[in-house]
Amino acid sequence: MTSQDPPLDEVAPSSGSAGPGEALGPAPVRTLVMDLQPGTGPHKCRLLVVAGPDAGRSLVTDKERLTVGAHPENDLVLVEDRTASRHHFEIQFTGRGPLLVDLGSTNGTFLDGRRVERAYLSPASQVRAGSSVITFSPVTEDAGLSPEQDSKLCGMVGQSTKMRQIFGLIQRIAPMNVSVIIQGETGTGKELVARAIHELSERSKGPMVVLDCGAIPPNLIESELFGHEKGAFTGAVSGRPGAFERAHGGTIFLDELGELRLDLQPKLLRVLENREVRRVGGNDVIGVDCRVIAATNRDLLKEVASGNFREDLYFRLSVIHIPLPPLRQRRDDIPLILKRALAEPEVVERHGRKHFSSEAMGLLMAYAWPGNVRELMNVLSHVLTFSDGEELLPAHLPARVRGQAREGPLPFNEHLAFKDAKEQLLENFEREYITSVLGRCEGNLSRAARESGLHRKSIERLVKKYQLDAKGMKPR
Ligand SMILES: Nc1ncnc2c1ncn2[C@@H]1O[C@H](COP(=O)(O)OP(=O)(O)OP(=O)(O)O)[C@@H](O)[C@H]1O
Repeated sequence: MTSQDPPLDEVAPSSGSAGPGEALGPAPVRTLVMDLQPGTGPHKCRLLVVAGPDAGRSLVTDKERLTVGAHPENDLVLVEDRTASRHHFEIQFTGRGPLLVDLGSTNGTFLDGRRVERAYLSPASQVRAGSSVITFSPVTEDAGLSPEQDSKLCGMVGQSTKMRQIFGLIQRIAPMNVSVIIQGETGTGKELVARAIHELSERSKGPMVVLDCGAIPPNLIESELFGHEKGAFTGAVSGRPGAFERAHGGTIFLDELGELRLDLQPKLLRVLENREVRRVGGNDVIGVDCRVIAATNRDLLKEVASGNFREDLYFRLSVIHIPLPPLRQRRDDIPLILKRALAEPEVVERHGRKHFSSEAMGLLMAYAWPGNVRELMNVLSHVLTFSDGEELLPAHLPARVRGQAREGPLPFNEHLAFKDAKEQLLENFEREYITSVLGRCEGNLSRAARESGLHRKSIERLVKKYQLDAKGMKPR
């Protein structure tokens, strides 16, 4: 990791209230032994009380043995829970993984709903002591998570420490069948990560169904998720399975989960808990077996705090939390991504062998990439379209990458009154800005809203005001 890189603090299985098995489907055996580098010394883990009178209390520790109970001597003290024993249970980090041991408690210790005396914990485990439910999650720090040597994984390219750590994490968690939340700005590769997890899992032969919660009209999202029966609403001329049904035996990828309406969130939670769906307008209950991977560009914990996202749904889904860093925080990936893209057989066949001059590469490395890897790819297409020779030069780059977008005098009409000139200038700016951001986002209004920081409604208003054809927008 380079010195200016902020720490990769959440590349780790995170707290989650995983239900049995976590993926939708028959509960898998919960004796999974964590690959926590057995025998390599202390292990950092987090305990979070997710239910009961002490909910919200948490502990992050790297002790090899930690205890939980009502007595103040415990590492995690259940202060308010009168039904917890003084010394209720402990977790020992053994050579085989984290071992949960009941300490002769009065009411027993329950692991994922089953009373246990000794049992190994998995990353998503839920332990109940008294009326407290506690999630266990290992915290793998930078130093502990060895960066994979490979600079590519399932179509993803990256040589930065951060990306290689993420490749390592993907390989570790793919077979685990647990829910995953991928968080990152637009264009950082969240869908690619989801695809990699699917491909490297035992579900790879099953379908991967992608549902963009932000792109579906609000009145259709329920039927898109759960399906509908014929006649369920106007226009439902035939029955149709929803995304969950179609993902049976595979993976469902819920893109832009943060955009999911609050009133639909309990319905989604119910599907995750019961592993069954009921189509809109239908009575039958249909069992579904699929792994859930969700992506968001929002900080969902902040959304939870502000009441826009349900906490129970967040904890249900966020068993593993993968934060994808923006490209500007892993600039050392830029040359490799470009090199690999230029070496693609269809690119070579179409454009011949090309490479960037060092000046052009310098500009590419200096640019902020608000649209991340997607924008980088769009810039590459632009460059390939406008260059003839083998060497790709600064002149071939779009003005914004050359840092010239803001150069030159302001194009106002000095013959107009100040107020009118200002209005005209502002309108020109608005039209140019919206056209540019929509082009970069290929006409996707939600994405354009996120990239610009404007509300989607404001984008819609501007599209209407300037009569822009958002659907036909292409990167410029
Ligand atoms: N590490 C990478 N290596 C190569 N290509 C990448 C990488 N990351 C992203 N891309 C490419 O960038 C584009 C955007 O990726 P992707 O759709 O996965 O991003 P996203 O984060 O899901 O975007 P959004 O939030 O807008 O849905 C795709 O063309 C993808 O192939």
